[in-house]
Amino acid sequence: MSNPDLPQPEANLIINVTNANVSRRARVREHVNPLAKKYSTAIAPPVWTDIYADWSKPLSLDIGSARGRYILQMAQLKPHWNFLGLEIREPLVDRCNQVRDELGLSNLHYIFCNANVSLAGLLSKNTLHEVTIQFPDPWFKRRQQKRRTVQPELVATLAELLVADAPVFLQSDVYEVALDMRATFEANENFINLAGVGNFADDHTFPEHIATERENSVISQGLPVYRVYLKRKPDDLLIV
Ligand SMILES: C[S@@+](CC[C@H](N)C(=O)[O-])C[C@H]1O[C@@H](n2cnc3c(N)ncnc32)[C@H](O)[C@@H]1O
Repeated sequence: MSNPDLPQPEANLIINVTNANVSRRARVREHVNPLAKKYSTAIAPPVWTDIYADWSKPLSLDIGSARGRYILQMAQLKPHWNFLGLEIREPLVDRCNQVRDELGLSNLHYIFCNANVSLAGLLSKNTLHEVTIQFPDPWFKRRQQKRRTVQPELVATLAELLVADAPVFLQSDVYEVALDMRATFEANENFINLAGVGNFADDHTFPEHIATERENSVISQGLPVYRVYLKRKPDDLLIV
C-alpha cells in the first residue's frame, strides 16, 4: 500500500486547489490510536452559525477527512451545501482550515476530534444530510480492530443525526474493512443497503462524487475499491 501522506496523482482535480496550497504539507504522524486516553474526551460543539455563512444549507459530513481535499473540492462544486470534516490528526485540520480561509470558502469547516467520541454531541438530531467515510485506517490485527472508525455506536449515532433518506457512502481498498463497514451498517435496522444486503455498490452510484486522495492513489495502482451506498430509512420506519 502506498503512503497516503505522500503526494498523489491528481488527474481528476478540476477545482481550485492550487499548487501553492497543496505543496505546503503539514508534517504528521501516519496513524494515531483513537483509543488512546488523549483522544477520549468529547469536544464541545461550536456555534454553527458562527462557522458557516448560512447554517440552513444541507450539511455533508466526511469522517476521517485527512488532508481535506475531498470536501475542499466538493464545497466548491456544491456551494449550496455546507461541508464538515472530522479528523483526529490536529496539524492536518489546522492546515485544512488555513487553506479554506485562503480560498474564502464559507461553506466548509474542519474539526479536530475523535469522531467516535465527539460526533454524538456535535450535532442535533436530523441535522445531517449526507455522510462519507472513505478509506478509513484498516487496523488489520484482530486485537486492534476496535480502533476502526465504523463501530456499532458510531452507526447508531449517525442514524439519529441523519435526516430521512440521507445517503451514506463508504469506501475502502481493503476487502476485510469494506466487509466490516458494510456488516456494521447492515446490522443497524435504520439503514438500507441500496445494492441489496450483502452486496457492494457498482462503481459510480454516489452522485456528484470526486475521488479522494486515497481513492486516486488506489485507482492509479489498478487496485480494486469496495464501495457501499446506503440510505437512512424514512422517519416512519425508524427504530429507536
Ligand atoms: C487513510 S485516511 C483516509 C483519508 C481520506 N478519507 C481519503 O480517502 O483520502 C483515514 C483518516 O481517518 C483519520 N481517523 C482515524 N480515526 C479517526 C477518528 N476516530 N476520528 C477522526 N478521524 C479519524 C485518520 O487520521 C486519517 O486521516
